[in-house]
Amino acid sequence: MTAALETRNLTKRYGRRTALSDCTLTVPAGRVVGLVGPNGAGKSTLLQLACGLLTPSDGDIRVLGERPLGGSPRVAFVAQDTPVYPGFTIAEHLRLGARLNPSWDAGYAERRIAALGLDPAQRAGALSGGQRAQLALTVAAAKRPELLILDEPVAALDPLARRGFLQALMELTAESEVSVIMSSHLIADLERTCDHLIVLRDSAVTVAADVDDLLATHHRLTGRRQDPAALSGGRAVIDQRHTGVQSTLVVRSTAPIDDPGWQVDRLDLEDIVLAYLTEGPR
Ligand SMILES: Nc1ncnc2c1ncn2[C@@H]1O[C@H](COP(=O)(O)OP(=O)(O)OP(=O)(O)O)[C@@H](O)[C@H]1O
Repeated sequence: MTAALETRNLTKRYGRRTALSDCTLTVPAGRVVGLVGPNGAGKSTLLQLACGLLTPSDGDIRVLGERPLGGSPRVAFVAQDTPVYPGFTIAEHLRLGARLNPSWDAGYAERRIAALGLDPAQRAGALSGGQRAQLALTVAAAKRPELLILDEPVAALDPLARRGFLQALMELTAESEVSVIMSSHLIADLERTCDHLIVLRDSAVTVAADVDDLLATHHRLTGRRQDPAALSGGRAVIDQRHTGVQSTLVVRSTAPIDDPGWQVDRLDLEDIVLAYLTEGPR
């Protein structure tokens, strides 16, 4: 099956600043992918390269097997702050979508607007942040894209609006084959919504894996202070903290850890991401 996104040594420089460095990854099709990383890590740059809004400085990027082109009907993009046309009504947004997109699903768009309880005659400029995000998602989804790219779509929304948006996204992925790549700083949301995760740090890919694999293979180990080098082979120490008497490690291991010297606890996705973002001895 063709990958939704494939990059080889992808690099993007803005002048002397490197926003993305030597990035190699494969995102399988049909997944809902979360993209996380600190401010400035290169998330928006990667997403804009995937949409064809930017061109690589070096390396290669393929989206659905092709070099990305701005305006491809196979890809829909919702940029940060979910932009809409403030002077246009909701109905005008849908008419514009129909005019611009050969695969426009008018029935879907109208059903969603009705289900959201929105008045088609209302101007987009008068919508709340949550309603605007829902309109942007409706327009993107009604294109019936093969890949939907969302750049921090819920960042400005209150918890209720965020839940509504993510619910709509989950319904969309349940009823269609669309692949999704979504950046967010809200890892708990990604844990509920995504089945694959990419962590960017310092312009590079630190981790790219299925969420189930990440949850199954990462553990917190707590025990008396000791050198993590004493851990048996096949275990990677992602993060370590030490007090005078105690060591706490985040470890990646495919084999079970049954060493009685360690208390072993499960980690949630946020713990795992934070370990990769702060990785290094302390
Ligand atoms: N148009 C630009 N010109 C110059 N530098 C840029 C430009 N766009 C981004 N950068 C720089 O590239 C780096 C990566 O930026 P990018 O917006 O991709 O990060 P991000 O992970 O999306 O950050 P955030 O979480 O804050 O949205 C940053 O150092 C940023 O300052």
